[in-house]
Amino acid sequence: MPGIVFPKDFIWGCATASYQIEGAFDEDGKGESIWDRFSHTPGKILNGDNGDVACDHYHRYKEDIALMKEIGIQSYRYSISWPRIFPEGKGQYNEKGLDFYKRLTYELLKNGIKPSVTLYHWDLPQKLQDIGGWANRDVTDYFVEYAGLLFEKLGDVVPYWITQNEPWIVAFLGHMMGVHAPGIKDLKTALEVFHNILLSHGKAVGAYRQLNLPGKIGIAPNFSTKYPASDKKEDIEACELADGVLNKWFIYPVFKGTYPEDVVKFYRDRGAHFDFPPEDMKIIGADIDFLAINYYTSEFVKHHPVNGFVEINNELSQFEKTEMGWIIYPKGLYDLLLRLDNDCNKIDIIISENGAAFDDKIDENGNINDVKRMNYIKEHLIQAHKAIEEGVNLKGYYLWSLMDNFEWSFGYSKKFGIIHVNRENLKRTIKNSGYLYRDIIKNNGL
Ligand SMILES: N=[N+]=NCCCCNC(=O)[C@@H]1[C@H]2[C@H](O)[C@@H](O)[C@H](O)[C@@H](CO)[C@@H]12
Repeated sequence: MPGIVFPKDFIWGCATASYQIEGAFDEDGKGESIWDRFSHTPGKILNGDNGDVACDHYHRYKEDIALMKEIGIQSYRYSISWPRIFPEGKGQYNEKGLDFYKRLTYELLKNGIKPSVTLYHWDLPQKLQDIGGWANRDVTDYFVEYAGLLFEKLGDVVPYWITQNEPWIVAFLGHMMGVHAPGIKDLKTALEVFHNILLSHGKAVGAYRQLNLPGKIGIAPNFSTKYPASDKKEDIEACELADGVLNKWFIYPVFKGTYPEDVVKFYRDRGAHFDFPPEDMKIIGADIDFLAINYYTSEFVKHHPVNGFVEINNELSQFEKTEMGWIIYPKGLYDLLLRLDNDCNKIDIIISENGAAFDDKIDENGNINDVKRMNYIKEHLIQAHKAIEEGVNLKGYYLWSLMDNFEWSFGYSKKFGIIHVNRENLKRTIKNSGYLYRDIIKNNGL
């Protein structure tokens, strides 16, 4: 592979999320989150796992930052647990909870690592769920109160802010499929949740702008590139619909001020009447400084007589798959980047999550030679670099994830880390993929 060199100011990072790594679920005044409630509900999480202890990052953050430094990570994307700051979701804030994130943030800065803070990565205060959660429009204002406190306390030292992580997953896995917290199964609720999360994002961006802070603010949707399973007209139309349901459903409101008509009709035909106040769309379309994208895989799509489309990756044996059952399709990242460059007015883009779960083996010397993950990382970076050469303003890459952690409904069974975490004693071990990433960062390329 000829030497691939990224732009000199390209940002090399790693990403995690509060509920997945922190533990200390009820320590120092933290309130209950919807993921505490969900994971404590029998039958929701594989093996009955929960985030009560997770990776104990709450107590081990200095050790973890030392490992980031050893790998040479330049920026660390972490999320703040809303119920650690506001145990009741609003009102009086918890000084001890805020203090943890101050200590974490200043320890990063002391080690020359740029903080990238995600305000919401799924752990809503349970007290807010008790009043309807994201389906309750008032929660968008409580989100602004929460965001505003963090902008005030950390805004002068945190250079990158991400308002919301994956609105689509929160809305549809949490409120239509019911496989994520809070476990609701209702399409209309899912659509209201998606809209209110975008509305909360736009309101928070507005609040951030008012404070004239030195940093940059964006949002982190999840995208998958969709490909028709054949060149039959019905499959091409089905693919267009699948792309609308996932990708256009985010791009249109945030960048075009409206929801995509074909998808609105798709939902109306399924009994979910969908319209929102036009003034919301102006708030949702607030100018952002960057688009953070989470990319893992792509889907092949064919026509379905009832549902309109069906994704058929499970039938495709020609692609290698990760432990999540997702096909490994690096070109999907390239195609996505070119598409977003075109659809989102050449906005600065960072890859805020990319990575893979594999069944890592520990050898007799305690080393983890996770070759599949190393190949996944290299192949996706090659595609990212190709996109940059095509003129895409790709500014950074955050690998998911720094360490093996709580993988939502799969518990600890799926491992995405470049650092292994022993579930018995929580000992950290850098995998070969972590050493590969160290070399990539050192060389600013492959
Ligand atoms: N079929 N299929 N499709 C792939 C769809 C991927 C959707 N899941 C994500 O993006 C989640 C994101 C989350 O931020 C993080 O908290 C999760 O740990 C990672 C890994 O799961 C990813």
